[in-house]
Amino acid sequence: MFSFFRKKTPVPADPPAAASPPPLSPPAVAAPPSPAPVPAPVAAPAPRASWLARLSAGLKKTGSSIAQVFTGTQIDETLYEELEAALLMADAGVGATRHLLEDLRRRVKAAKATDPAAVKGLLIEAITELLQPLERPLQLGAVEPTVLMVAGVNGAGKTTTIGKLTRHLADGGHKVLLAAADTFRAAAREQLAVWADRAGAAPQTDKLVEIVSQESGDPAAVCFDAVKAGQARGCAAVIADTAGRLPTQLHLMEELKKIQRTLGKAMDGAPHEVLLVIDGNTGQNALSQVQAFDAALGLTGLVVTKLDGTAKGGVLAAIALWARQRAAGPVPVYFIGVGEKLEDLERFQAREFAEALLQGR
Ligand SMILES: Nc1nc2c(ncn2[C@@H]2O[C@H](COP(=O)(O)OP(=O)(O)OP(=O)(O)O)[C@@H](O)[C@H]2O)c(=O)[nH]1
Repeated sequence: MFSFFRKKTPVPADPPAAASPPPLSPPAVAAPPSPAPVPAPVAAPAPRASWLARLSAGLKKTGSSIAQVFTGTQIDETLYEELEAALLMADAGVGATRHLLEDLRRRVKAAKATDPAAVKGLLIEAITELLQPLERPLQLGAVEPTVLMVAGVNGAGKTTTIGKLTRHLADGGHKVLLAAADTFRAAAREQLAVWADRAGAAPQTDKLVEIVSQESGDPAAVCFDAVKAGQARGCAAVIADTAGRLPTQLHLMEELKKIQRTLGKAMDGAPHEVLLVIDGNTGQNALSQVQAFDAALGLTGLVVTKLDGTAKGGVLAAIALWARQRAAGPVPVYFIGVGEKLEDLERFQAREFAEALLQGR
């Protein structure tokens, strides 16, 4: 089994944009032998600090209004009212906002907190506890190839995320086969090929990334071929990039289900991961997407993109509250995307996210 860990060295990637913040320490892939339990992810101190700074900067738009609430000197009803408004503005949703406020009042009482700064610390605890069940690393390699199917609405960041994941896998020496299952849009196939090239661009990752695509035709057939090719070529992972679609486009959702079934026919147990990529900017809409895609496919994980510069980072709290009642248990957020470059993908960690969320001022 292998799971995604932080890398010790930065990935040689695209040239950074002129005004972009310092690069994150990206997640990396390690390969602890099965069946030993996968050790807890280890963080190298220096890269962690820069990553946190980056996440904080990214979530500043969300955090500033929440952090603002704690600049006063008193803990009174006004503080709670302002906090309620700030959480709703951050798209935490009515349910999660109510949950957090009730939890916070309990904590304030128990801790006998007397100043707003202490309340802010308690809110970080409350958010961390709510988000904790979403924190679980993506583990691959129990079977070879591990087949991942990636879905989401148009423009959510599927292809970009696949490019980032592929780079991390290839950097770890794992062979990856990409299935371009958007057979109708030539640009989508080309985009995936560009990411595949970039992901395999470093000398040590050369030839580790291949792509199966087909002009027009049946996306399920492309996926079937990709799994068979992945098996024949000894790939560690096969990743199917599906075309963007809205959950209301029922025929396209049926197509997605067919892809899922076909992957299962190509290999027992496949797809081993069904990932939904959601755009963090879409706020409450992202929750509706998670619910709808989950009902259709039974999701095994989420990737939340574009958390750099969003005012709606609170939606993770709404997803966490929903996940509590999910019959199959909470669906983990494996990664968060905080930029457009290959290294801008991080493993989701509840406490860090909660802290970053409240750091904005
Ligand atoms: N700022 C930012 N932009 C991102 C992130 N992830 C993806 N993007 C950008 O979002 C846009 C859409 O990304 P794609 O990867 O093409 O999205 P997609 O879901 O594959 O799109 P379709 O195939 O059209 O459905 C691109 O401009 C990406 O660069 C992120 O974490 N942060």
